[in-house]
Amino acid sequence: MANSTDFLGGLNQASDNSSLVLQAYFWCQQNASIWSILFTAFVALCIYDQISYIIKKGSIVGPKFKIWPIMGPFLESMNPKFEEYKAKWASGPLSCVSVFHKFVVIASTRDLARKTLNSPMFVKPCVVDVAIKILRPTNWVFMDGKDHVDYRRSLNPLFSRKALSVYLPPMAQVQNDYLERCVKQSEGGPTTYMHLFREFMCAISLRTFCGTYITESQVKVISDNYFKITEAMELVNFPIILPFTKPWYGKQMADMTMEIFEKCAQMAKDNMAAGKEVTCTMDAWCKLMVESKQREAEIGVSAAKADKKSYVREFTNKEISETVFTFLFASQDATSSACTWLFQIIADRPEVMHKIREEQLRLRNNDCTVEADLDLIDKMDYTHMVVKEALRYRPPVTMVPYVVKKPYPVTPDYTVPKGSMVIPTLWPALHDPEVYENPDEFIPERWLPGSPANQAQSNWLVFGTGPHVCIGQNYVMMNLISLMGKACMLYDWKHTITEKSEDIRVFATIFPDDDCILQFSKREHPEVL
Ligand code: HEM
Repeated sequence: MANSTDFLGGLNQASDNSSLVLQAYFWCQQNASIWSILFTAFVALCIYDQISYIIKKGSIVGPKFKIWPIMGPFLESMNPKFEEYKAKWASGPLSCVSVFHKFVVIASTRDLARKTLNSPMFVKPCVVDVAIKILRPTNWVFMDGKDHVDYRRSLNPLFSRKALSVYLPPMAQVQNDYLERCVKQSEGGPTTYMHLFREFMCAISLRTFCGTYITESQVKVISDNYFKITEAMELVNFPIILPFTKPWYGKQMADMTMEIFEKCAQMAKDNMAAGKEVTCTMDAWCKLMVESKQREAEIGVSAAKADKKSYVREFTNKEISETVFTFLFASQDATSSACTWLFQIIADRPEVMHKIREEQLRLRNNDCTVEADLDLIDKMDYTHMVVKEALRYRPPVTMVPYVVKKPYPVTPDYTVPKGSMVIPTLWPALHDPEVYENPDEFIPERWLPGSPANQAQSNWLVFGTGPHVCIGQNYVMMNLISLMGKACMLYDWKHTITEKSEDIRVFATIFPDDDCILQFSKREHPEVL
């Protein structure tokens, strides 16, 4: 500023014309100082960001400093490549990356992944920022500790064996309809099936969760448009919901779906109050509420509440709709991924298809019209091994992001700082060569009773572990085993192998990069092997 005052003094006798020059100079001086302040602030921020990164990184594997100031490898994470993830997992048991203000630690070994999933004192599940707006802050998935345990206790019976046996017949009906649609879609020759499989799995979930309270046209709208919700929740997305952006479309879809679910919840409540039969998840939930109310009347409120195992409090329609929406959300991408890989893997291995067919016919005494019940599904040992191996070989969920609540001593030498993200990684445990010989080969027989794979329970992380372990895992197995058994018995399908078929595309979960090109036909004599 001293310089500019001297300069102004020298210009006191300047003409009118030259006062314009003076104004321009003064403008530049002022703005230059704004720019220099901004520049200095930016440099200070970059230095702070680099130092903070280096301190947080400590001894673990990761870039020595952030090559791109502040934003880090943001652009790479916009379009994540599976091979890059694999390289990261292989780089060390603990590795790190920092994108904008987020410091992320990746736990890649089986034991570190398990430890993290079992450390609710230090970590809790985390979702992308926009998810809180889409799933709503009141949603149970954002609960932690005792609140979460108590809420989940009410939900566990919805996936009991008794409940699953109720869900099976409507599920079989949707499977039958969509397998016919698979044949229809093939009329013009081989096409991609990934999208149809996503719709298929969505329709199964909606029927299972909402029964016939949800109409055909509502099922169609939701399953046709569900991908908008997945897109809105991509790892890297704009955290503010601006009109016509992916999060905006996702939120519209989510709100519309939850509105439908709220109405379904009321219908389920009415039916259960009227003593009707349980037909779907919402019914099962409302029935538990009715029974708890009845017990309250019989033995008193506090005595009824004391029986924590069976007591279920009154849930509002909004709570039911938000919770059932999380079931759809948790199930949709993962089950679609599993279904797509299963159809591809089985088509590429005719001997596997043949063995499933043989088992299905044998268990039904060659009567293809028999619909499977739970007892029959329990006997499908080979089909079970195929599904289990597909989930190991191509685990739909490869990483589960958690956030650190308080400094988390993940190893004796390294503590993950509070506020960081820590990501237990499931793929390496499921491809551990010490447990699964030739881990990159698809070998259903590795799951024979007593085998090393079967004994290594702690490697089986497909559904996570600990307090947040997947609530729907038995339901998933029931769906996939019954579906693949029936598909092999009644249909033929061929896979058009392309150079991208085995490449993995990351879209929330994992899919074949060519979207799985298949051609279906109906078997004319399904009773013949
Ligand atoms: C192949 C299909 C599926 C896979 C691979 C899968 C996998 C997972 C994984 C890895 C987790 C995180 C566990 C953890 O943090 O330890 C999870 C959580 C969850 N899953 Fe699944 N899942 C599948 C299908 C389903 C289905 C069909 C449903 C619902 C019917 C469901 C409902 C949930 C819920 C509600 C949670 C959160 C539980 C909690 O926070 O307490 N999932 N799942």
